Amino acid sequence: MERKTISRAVIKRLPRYYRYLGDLLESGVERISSNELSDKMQVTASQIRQDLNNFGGFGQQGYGYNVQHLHTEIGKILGLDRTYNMIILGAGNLGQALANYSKFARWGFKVIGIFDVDPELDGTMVRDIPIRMVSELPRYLKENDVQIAALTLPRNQAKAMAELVTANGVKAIWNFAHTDLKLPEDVIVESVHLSDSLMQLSYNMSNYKDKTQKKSRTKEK
Ligand SMILES: NC(=O)c1ccc[n+]([C@@H]2O[C@H](COP(=O)([O-])OP(=O)(O)OC[C@H]3O[C@@H](n4cnc5c(N)ncnc54)[C@H](O)[C@@H]3O)[C@@H](O)[C@H]2O)c1
Repeated sequence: MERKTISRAVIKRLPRYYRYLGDLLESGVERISSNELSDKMQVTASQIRQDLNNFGGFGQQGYGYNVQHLHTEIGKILGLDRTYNMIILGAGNLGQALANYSKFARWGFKVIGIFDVDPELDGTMVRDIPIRMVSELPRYLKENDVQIAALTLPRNQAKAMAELVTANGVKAIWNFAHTDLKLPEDVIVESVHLSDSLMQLSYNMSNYKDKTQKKSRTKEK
């Protein structure tokens, strides 16, 4: 099937569809209508139909969606039909928390190495992975097929470390350091800022307060 260009907004919603469908599969649900999916996900049924039509629909009139099929197809679109080897650079609070989260492997993201510069951490095990020193990194990258490097190190180290791993063949950076990275065009960078989500939460809270205040003022009149 020839694929048309999909908007970034649709792509951003796909992981959520994927998660919900995965949960449905786990609870033994084999098919679902767009209305049922809409109730569960709090997204309009027409939005769901529109989103999924981008990929040829996957739905059948009067039947709804085959959950397994839809889950597999969205997984393919998201590139989850393969596995990725990932290393973590910076074995502090965040780096170790990521390494300890076993579910990434279920989605195909396998943490195979963790690196730091602190000699006190050398050889410490995080799950079944030993923390190695950054000095071993170039050799490690020659001997292991690594697709993704997660940066959980101080921001002033991010650029140099990103350049080091990309010069050694890594083509994707999952960047948690609060800095924008300019890397060669063929390197994919995805930056994560938990604080953005927290600010969104605070915006929604203040907005909600404004709304309820407005409502009570109208009632008083
Ligand atoms: N994006 C987000 O949402 C988010 C959330 C929390 C923290 N952070 C950022 O993530 C980073 C890590 O946070 P943390 O709380 O785990 O800090 P931390 O101090 O606990 O850990 C940082 C680790 O990086 C190591 N390190 C320093 N230079 C290095 C290098 N060149 N190569 C490899 N390792 C190196 C340090 O020795 C330390 O172990 C910080 O930059 C922080 O601002 C981002």
